Amino acid sequence: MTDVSRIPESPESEAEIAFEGALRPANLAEFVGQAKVRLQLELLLKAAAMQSRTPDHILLAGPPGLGKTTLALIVAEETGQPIRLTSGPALQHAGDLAAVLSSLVPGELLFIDEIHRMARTAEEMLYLAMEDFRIDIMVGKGAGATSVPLELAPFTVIGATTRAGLLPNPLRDRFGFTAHLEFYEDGELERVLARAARLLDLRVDDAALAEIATRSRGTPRIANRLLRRVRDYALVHETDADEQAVQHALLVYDVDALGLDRLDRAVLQALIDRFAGGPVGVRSLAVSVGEEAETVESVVEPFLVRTGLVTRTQRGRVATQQAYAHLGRALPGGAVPQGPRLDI
Ligand SMILES: Nc1ncnc2c1ncn2[C@@H]1O[C@H](COP(=O)(O)OP(=O)(O)OP(=O)(O)O)[C@@H](O)[C@H]1O
Ligand SMILES: [Mg+2]
Repeated sequence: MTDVSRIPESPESEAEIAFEGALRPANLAEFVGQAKVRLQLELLLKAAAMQSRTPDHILLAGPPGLGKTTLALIVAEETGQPIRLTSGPALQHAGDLAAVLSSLVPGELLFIDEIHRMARTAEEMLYLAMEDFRIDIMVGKGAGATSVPLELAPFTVIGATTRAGLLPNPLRDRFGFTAHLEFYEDGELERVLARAARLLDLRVDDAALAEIATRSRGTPRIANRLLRRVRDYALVHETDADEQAVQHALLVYDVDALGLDRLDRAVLQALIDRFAGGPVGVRSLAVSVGEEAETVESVVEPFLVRTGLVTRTQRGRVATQQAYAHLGRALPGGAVPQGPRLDI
């Protein structure tokens, strides 16, 4: 079941892609937040440049919209190397990967988005290629088939995944560096938004930026999208893009005070109302809201855990007191939860 009112996590229309492209920071200095990852990447790239070699393979892991694709493009910019873009779902046969690998120029970067969704046979070819810059190509068919080794130009794989846990160990081990992207702090999102507003030539006051930031699920992509919705609202209602406009606009789009959208709230409601607060497995939760387990696991759950509304236990997911308070529900046993009710 697709909820059409949900603000999409991934760019869907041409306009969205163009919008994201226009706001993407082009170099490490413009990339907001993720200080640790920035520092680690800087070191890695500088050391490689000093030794005139290709940088180690890089794995970018983290929930959607935190900047994985952006960072891959920044690595290309910073190293001055060409970058080839592909994705796990596009590599369903070893032959697909062989075609890409054999056409790389020396030093080229190979960005594999959703790398956890590659076919097993392609994955195996990739390990060898990453380690030895060599693949074996099968020539001929049946009993007469022979494998012919093919030397590859040195290259750097940049893998991106929302589900690092799904990568087989041998593949994960081939990456010299794994960047774990974290959700952004509100102050960082305010900087992302201020930059976007400047690029979009939009006047938004600081209070409005702060309000959008707290409702952006710690995610720059969502911050930028909400900014666009606020801009629309201000345009149509002929008002300033101020704090009040933000509150009204986000009410229209079902984004609550903590930044939870309809799917987040549906999952939380199911956990509390149907599973008595848990513990419950993430798959059962996904089924009960009619969503794919992968979406609940990689998109919804990390955010609910980060906000302190859900905890992970060995027996499953459990709603916290704060979750009961947020949805205005009585705790099991009838106690009234502590804390303010935060939704508007
Ligand atoms: N650190 C950042 N500073 C400024 N803007 C950012 C940052 N990270 C992401 N963005 C903005 O958010 C948008 C989405 O980022 P990006 O496409 O890199 O996410 P992603 O991690 O690749 O997501 P997905 O998993 O869906 O592919 C970018 O277009 C960019 O405008
Ligand atoms: Mg991406």
